[in-house]
Formats: sequence, structure tokens, C-alpha cells
Amino acid sequence: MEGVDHLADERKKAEFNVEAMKIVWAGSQHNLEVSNRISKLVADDPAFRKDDRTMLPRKELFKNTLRKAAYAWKRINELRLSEEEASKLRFYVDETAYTDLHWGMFIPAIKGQGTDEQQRKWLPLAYKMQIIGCYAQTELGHGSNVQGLETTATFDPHTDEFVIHSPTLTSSKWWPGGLGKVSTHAVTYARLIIDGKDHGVHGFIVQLRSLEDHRPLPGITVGDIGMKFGNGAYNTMDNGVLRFDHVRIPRNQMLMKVSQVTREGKYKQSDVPRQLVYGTMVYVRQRIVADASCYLSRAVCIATRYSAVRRQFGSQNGGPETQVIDYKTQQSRLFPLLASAYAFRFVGEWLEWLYTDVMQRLQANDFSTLPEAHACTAGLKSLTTSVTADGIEECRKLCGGHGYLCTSGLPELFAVYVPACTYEGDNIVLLLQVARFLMKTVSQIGTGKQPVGTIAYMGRIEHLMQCRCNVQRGFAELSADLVEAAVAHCQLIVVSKFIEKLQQDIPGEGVKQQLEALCGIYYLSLLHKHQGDFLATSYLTPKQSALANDQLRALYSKVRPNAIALVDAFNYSDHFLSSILGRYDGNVYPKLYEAAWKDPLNESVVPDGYHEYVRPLLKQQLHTARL
Ligand SMILES: CCC/C=C/C(=O)SCCNC(=O)CCNC(=O)[C@H](O)C(C)(C)COP(=O)([O-])OP(=O)([O-])OC[C@H]1O[C@@H](n2cnc3c(N)ncnc32)[C@H](O)[C@@H]1OP(=O)([O-])[O-]
Ligand SMILES: Cc1cc2nc3c(=O)[nH]c(=O)nc-3n(C[C@H](O)[C@H](O)[C@H](O)COP(=O)(O)OP(=O)(O)OC[C@H]3O[C@@H](n4cnc5c(N)ncnc54)[C@H](O)[C@@H]3O)c2cc1C
Repeated sequence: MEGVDHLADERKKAEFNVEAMKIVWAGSQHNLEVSNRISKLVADDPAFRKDDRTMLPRKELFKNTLRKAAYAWKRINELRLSEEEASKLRFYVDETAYTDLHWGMFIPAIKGQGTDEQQRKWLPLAYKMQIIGCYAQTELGHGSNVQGLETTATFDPHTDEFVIHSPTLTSSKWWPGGLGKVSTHAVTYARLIIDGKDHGVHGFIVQLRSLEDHRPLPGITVGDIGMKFGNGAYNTMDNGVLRFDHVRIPRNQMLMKVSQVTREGKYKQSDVPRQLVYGTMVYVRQRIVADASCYLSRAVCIATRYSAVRRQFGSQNGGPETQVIDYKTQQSRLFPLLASAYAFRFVGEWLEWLYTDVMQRLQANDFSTLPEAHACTAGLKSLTTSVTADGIEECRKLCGGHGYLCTSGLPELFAVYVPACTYEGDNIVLLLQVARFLMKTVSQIGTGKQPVGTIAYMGRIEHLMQCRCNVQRGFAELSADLVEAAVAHCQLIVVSKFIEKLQQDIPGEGVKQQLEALCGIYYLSLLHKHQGDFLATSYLTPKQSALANDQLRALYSKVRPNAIALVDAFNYSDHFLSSILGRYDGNVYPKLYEAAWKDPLNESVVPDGYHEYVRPLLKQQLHTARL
């Protein structure tokens, strides 16, 4: 029934102040206020409609994305939105687009790797969208191995220019978002060659298309790489292919904060670590961790609400059947994901702090925390995206058959999210970076150097102090085990940041108690999953392990009456969730029924193709039957 809240009884069960929890989730009262205002602005505007996205053919879908991006920009300007509000608007529009790369990578690359002069020249153009940029690093032949890139930027001292060239097919840029059809410029990564000497990979600003008629400039071949996984989803993005045929750019378009090339062709390295060339990736990995909680919480919100609506079995004396959320098996799959969404929110907040801290230290020429920042961003990006991608799929299964319908919102959410396990660093490749950092730390403990920050605990592990290890020896052979160690290290960070959050003053009746229960579910479910390892290494006795499992089950029961309120605290509008199963009012069945009739296949009673392909078969069967 329209207007009735089918989840009202569930909401009455809540034992905490939901409004106060919304503030905790949003990060502050101010953030909540901005989110409320901007999400309503988007939801109320029919121009931002997205319920037809999975049914549109690619060209129409893409054009629609261009329209939405242009309209969003128009509204941002008309309403004079601040940068914070504008980025919230893009978030609630919820459509992957070339603008993500423009704001999320092109501008940060110039900010992070450009000199002050370069920033003064390029940033105002980019901020006004008078140029549109992308981040062109990956090539057909190499993505993970950045040092293996083949594109060259050869300095020509006669003209004071770089010649950008793609020497092989495998050196074609391949994947950059926004490149295929829209970007006018790209921060392009290429090997710097001066006087025959290869100085490794550097970033260059290259114009790709004319600002007049949008045609590729001479020497540039550019296009889209084709359809990707799923309907709608990431196909709103023009991931592209790009080849350079001796394209000339002025010398001052090499990003020169980290290293410079002089007029005379001398290569100079600033007093900063070379790894800062990778700085944009560190920035984006940190953002991806913050985003993971958004994606996971969306899926969990849908699955939790639907689990309270859905009933199967267990009817007594003709009474209602059991809500599937009351099955312990459903809780043991759902509640750890609910807890993970909160855990990732808090670790994301902390990582943002860590990143800001590292940036401030870099300004003061203190590079000491850079390796830890790299390990944390790489490792947490890997952990949170893997858990989130698997978690979205688990939420689909938690919704049974209806979860497989596009109108559940889950298939598109999965399709749009799953490449996060690959982009911005393949998750295994990133964990190997963490493993390398851990091994290096162990090798230094032996020499008496005390580890600090997220690795301080290693200094307290007795047997590590006796370790004498060489970082390279056996690394490849043991890499699968080392990856597991890296995951465990990252899980420890997530748990410890959750616990630190609980040590803060958290206002609101019952809020802290709910968070404590979720934190318990988070670490006890990990303990449960890995209890074999804990038992094998005698870190747990069988008795302790059994007690931990009892405690975990008790926490599921504690969270159960609060489950709906805990997902309401994410504060997602029906427009943003875009899911019939996750509707705030729980009015699932009538809306599923209604939506089915809107499918294009139901526009006619007899389908297109019946007369050509079905009727002849039926006739043939009649004929055979008569024989
Ligand atoms: C959002 C959607 C859009 C998506 C966009 C994209 O996907 S864009 C494309 C995204 N593409 C990718 O994400 C590609 C992924 N690949 C990579 O990032 C790199 O190729 C690599 C890190 C795997 C290897 O790096 P390498 O070949 O240089 O070799 P190496 O391992 O020998 O390391 C040497 C030293 O450098 C250190 N160090 C490394 N990175 C960093 C850092 N960021 N910061 C600080 N430090 C760093 C490392 O710890 C080591 O230190 P140590 O031990 O000597 O003290
Ligand atoms: C949707 C999407 C958007 C993207 N956007 C951009 C963009 O805007 N700009 C851009 O420049 N790039 C972009 N990329 C490219 C992306 O960054 C790369 O695909 C990613 O870094 C992985 O690299 P790869 O494709 O070379 O994988 P590969 O390295 O070829 O991975 C293949 C397999 O090999 C394994 N492997 C590789 N190296 C090792 C190793 N050393 N040890 C053990 N196993 C290993 C991996 O784990 C994986 O299983 C995007 C990719 C996608 C999917």
C-alpha cells in the first residue's frame, strides 16, 4: 500500500538515537546537513533520473551521461555550490562519468606533480572546465608494471620540445577513463629520453583534441575501447585507447615538481623521493578506501531492508511466516557486512587524516612517513575493495531470486564496483607492496630500529626481534603466504581504528553501544573465519575459540532489533539506492509487480520476432503432430 511504512515496526525496535548515528556516519553535523540538502536536490530533479540506465543501448546511455554531467555543471554554477557541495552533487548523481577522472585524477596530478607556475597556468582552466582532462598511464601491454611503460617523451633541444611517441602496439594507452570520447587533455605517462638516455617514467600534459571542433590533433589516434561488464554500470564511461605519432609538446608541459629538464637538456632531480611521481595514485587509493564504505553500505542497506520484508517458512497456526532476517544463517552472512561498512567508514576517515598529515610533512621536506602511507593506502585499498566487491555479491544472494533483477539495484552496483579490485593497482600487486614493507620492517627490527605507527606492534612480537631477514630472498617463493600476512596486517589496522573511534566521545543515546557491538562483530567474525590459523599458531586455545564464537552469536542477537535503524543511519534516499528491494517503506511486492510491466519487452503482448521465429516452429510441430 502506497504511503504505508512496512518497516515501521522494525524502526520502533531501535535501541539508539538514529539521528545521532547519522551524524557519526556523515562525520559531522555539517556533513550531514550538506548531504541532506544535496541528496534531496538531486533526488527531486527528474533530470537526474537513473531508473532506465540498465536498459539503454550504449550510445544512448553515453549521451545521457554527457547530458547529466553538463546539467550537473550548470546547476553547480547556478546555485554557486562550494567545491564540497559540488562533489557531493556528483556523488548523489551516482553515474560514473568522465568528470570523475577530470576532478579525481587530472587535477590532482597537476596539483601534486606540477610546479607552482604550471599549476597557475593549468588549474584555472581545469577548474572552469575550459579544458577536460584524464589520467593516461596504463598501456595495452603494461598496467601494473609502471616502470615497464613504453610510450616515450624524447627531448628535442633544437625546438625545446618533447616528442611523445607510441613505438609499439603494446605502448598504446589503454583504459584511461574519459579519454575515449571526451577529454581534450591528458596527463600522459611516458619514458623521458634525453640524448639517448632513459630517465624513467614521468608525467606530461598533452593536448589531444581541438578546443574548436573536438577532432584529434595531428599525430593523435584516439577512441573508446568498447563495452565493459554489465548493463549500464561502467559503460557510462568512455575508457579509451590512444596512440601518439611523434606529437610535439613544449618543454614546460612536463610536470616538473619532482624532476626537471632545463633548456639545455639537463635532467635535474629535486630533493624529494622519486616515488612522488606515483603521488596521484596514493591520493586516489586513499579516496577509494573512503568510497568502499559507501558502496558496501548501499548493498547492505538493500539486503537488510529486504531481509526484514521477506518471509519464508515457519508459519505457526496460520500466522505470518518468519522474516528471513531472523534466521541465524542470514544474520551470520549479513551482520559482518554491516559491521564492515561501519569499520571501513572509520578506517577511511583515519586514512584521510594520515594522507593529509603526510602531505603536510612533505611540504616541510619530511619524507619519513611516506613508506607507511604507501603501504596503508595500497593495503587498505586492496582489502576494502575486495571485501566490498564480494560483499555486494553476497548481498545479492541474501536477497534470493529478486536480488538478480536489475530493479534490485544490486547487479549494476556490483558491475560498477568490481573493477575497483583492479584499477588504481591490482589488489594482489598492491598487497605484495605491503608484504615488501612488512619484510623490510622485520629486517630492521633485528638491527634495533623500533617500528612506529601502524607497524609498532611488530616491535612487541618477541620472535620477530630475533629475525634476520633479507627482503628479497624467498620473497617470490613465499609470496602467496606473504599476501595473506599483508591482509592480516591491514585487518589489524581496520580493527584498531574502529577501537580508537570507540575511545572518542560519541554522543547520542545508545549510539556507542551499537558501535561497540558492530566492532565486536567485525573482529570476532574475522577471528571465526581464520580460527584455523589462530589455533595452528597457538594464539588461541580451542576453549577461547569456542567462547569467541558464543560471543559472536550473542552480538548478532543484540544487533538484530537495531538492524533497520543501523542502515537508516546511512541516510540514503530511494533515488540514490535505486532499488525496489531497498525501498525505505519496504513496499516491495507491489513495486516489483509494477516495474515488470514497464520493461520494454512488455510493450507489446506478442513479441517482436514471434512471426519470424516462433510461429514457424509451432506450425512445424502441428504438422509433425498430424503426421
Ligand atoms: C578511479 C578509477 C580510475 C582508475 C585509474 C587508474 O587505474 S590509474 C592507473 C593505476 N595504476 C596502478 O595503480 C599501477 C600499479 N603499479 C604501481 O603502482 C607500481 O608499478 C608498483 C608500486 C607496483 C611498483 O613500483 P616500482 O616499479 O617503482 O617498483 P618497486 O616495487 O621496486 O618500488 C620501489 C620503491 O618505491 C616504493 N613505492 C612504490 N609505489 C609507491 C608510492 N605510490 N608511493 C611511495 N612509495 C612507493 C616502494 O615501496 C619501493 O620502496 P623501497 O622498498 O625501495 O623503499
Ligand atoms: C574500469 C577501469 C578503469 C581504469 N581507469 C584507468 C585510468 O583512468 N587511467 C589509467 O591509466 N588506467 C586505468 N585503468 C587501468 C588499471 O589501472 C590497470 O588495469 C590496473 O593497474 C591493473 O593492471 P593490468 O591491467 O596490467 O593487470 P595485470 O598486471 O596484467 O594483471 C593480470 C594478473 O596478473 C597478476 N600480476 C601482475 N603482476 C604480478 C606480480 N608482480 N606478482 C603476482 N601477480 C601479478 C595480477 O594479480 C592479475 O591477476 C583502469 C582499469 C579499469 C578496469
